Amino acid sequence: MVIPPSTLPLWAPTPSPSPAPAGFDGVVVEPSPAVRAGMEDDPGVFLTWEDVCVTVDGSYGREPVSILSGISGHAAPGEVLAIMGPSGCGKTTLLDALAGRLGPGINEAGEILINGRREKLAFGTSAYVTQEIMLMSTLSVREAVYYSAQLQLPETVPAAKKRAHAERVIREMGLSDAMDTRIGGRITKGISGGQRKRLTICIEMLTRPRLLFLDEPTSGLDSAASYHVMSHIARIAAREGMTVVAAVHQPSGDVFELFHSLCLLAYGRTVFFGEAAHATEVSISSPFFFTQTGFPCPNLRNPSDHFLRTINKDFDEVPLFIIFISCCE
Ligand SMILES: Nc1ncnc2c1ncn2[C@@H]1O[C@H](COP(=O)(O)OP(=O)(O)OP(=O)(O)O)[C@@H](O)[C@H]1O
Repeated sequence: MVIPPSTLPLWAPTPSPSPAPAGFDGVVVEPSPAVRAGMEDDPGVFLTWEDVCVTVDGSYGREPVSILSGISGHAAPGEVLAIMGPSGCGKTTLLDALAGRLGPGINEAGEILINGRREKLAFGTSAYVTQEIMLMSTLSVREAVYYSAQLQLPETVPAAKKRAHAERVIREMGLSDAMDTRIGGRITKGISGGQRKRLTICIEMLTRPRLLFLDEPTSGLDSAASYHVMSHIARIAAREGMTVVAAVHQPSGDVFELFHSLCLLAYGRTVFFGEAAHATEVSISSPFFFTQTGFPCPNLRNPSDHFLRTINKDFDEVPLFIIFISCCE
C-alpha cells in the first residue's frame, strides 16, 4: 500500500479478543483457569474509556491547551496494557485521567467506566506507581516494605504473616541482596535508582490491587531487571486477574512481548490501540497496522524503537504534517 509521506494514519480498529501472547522464557501471560473460575465471583476491573479529552487552563488568560484529544480504549483483568509514545505525548496525563488523579487546573471530558459503570474506584482497589519515588531515606528495604505491610494489610492478618508476605514480595522483585541496605537519599548513599524503583513497585503491590497503574516502571532499570520486573507483574496479573495499565518509554523486545495490548500516542492523539501483536506483524500480506499503513517493523528491529522513530517528529528538520485520521471501527 502506498501512502503519502506526509500521512501518518492514526487509530486502528480494536481487534476482537484473541489468545494472549506467551511471554519470553515460557512466561505465559494468560489468565489461569483458577483466575477464570474466580472471575465469576470477582470479575476484576474492566476499565474502558471513550473520547477522553484533557485540557489545561491557559496561563495569563490564554485559551486552554489541549493535552489529550479523543482517546478511547480498554484494559481487562489479567492483562497488561502498555501506553507508549514519545516524551511529552501525554502518557502520564492519560494514566492520571484513568486513575482519577488529574490535578487542579486540568479539565477532563469523555467517559471512563469501571466495569461498565460510571463510578469511583473503591478504596484499596487500585494502586499507582508514580515516576517520582518517595521513600523514607533512613529505613532499610526490609523495614520500608514491612512497615507498609503493617499499615496496608488488614488488621486480621497476623504480624508474622505480614512479615512473611513482605519478605516474599521483596524477593519477587529481586531485592533479596538489598534487604538490609538503607534506602538513602540525596545526601546519604543507599540503594541504587533501579532498586528504588523496584522497591516502590513492591510497596504498591503488597495489597495485590485489582487495578495497577505504573508510570515508567522500567526507567532506570537495565534490560534484565526490566524484563524481570515486567514479567513478574504480568505473571501476577495473569494469576490473580489484576488489570495493569503501564506507561512505558522504550521497552526491549522481550518486555514488549509481555504486553497484551498497546496504546500508542503521539501529540495527545491515538496512533494505535489494539493487541500489541497486531502492531508488530511484519508479513507483507498482513492486515496488521504498521505493515498495512506502509511502515512495517523491519526484521530484527525492536518494535518500540520502530514505533517511536516512526511517530516522533520532534526532531525532523522539515516538519511533517501529521494527518490524524480517526476512523475508529
Ligand atoms: N499541568 C500542566 N500544565 C501545563 N502543561 C502540562 C501539564 N501537565 C502536562 N502538561 C503538558 O502535557 C504534555 C503531556 O505531558 P505528560 O507528562 O503526560 O507526557 P508524557 O508522555 O508522560 O511525557 P514523558 O514520557 O516525558 O514523561 C506535555 O507537553 C506537558 O508539558
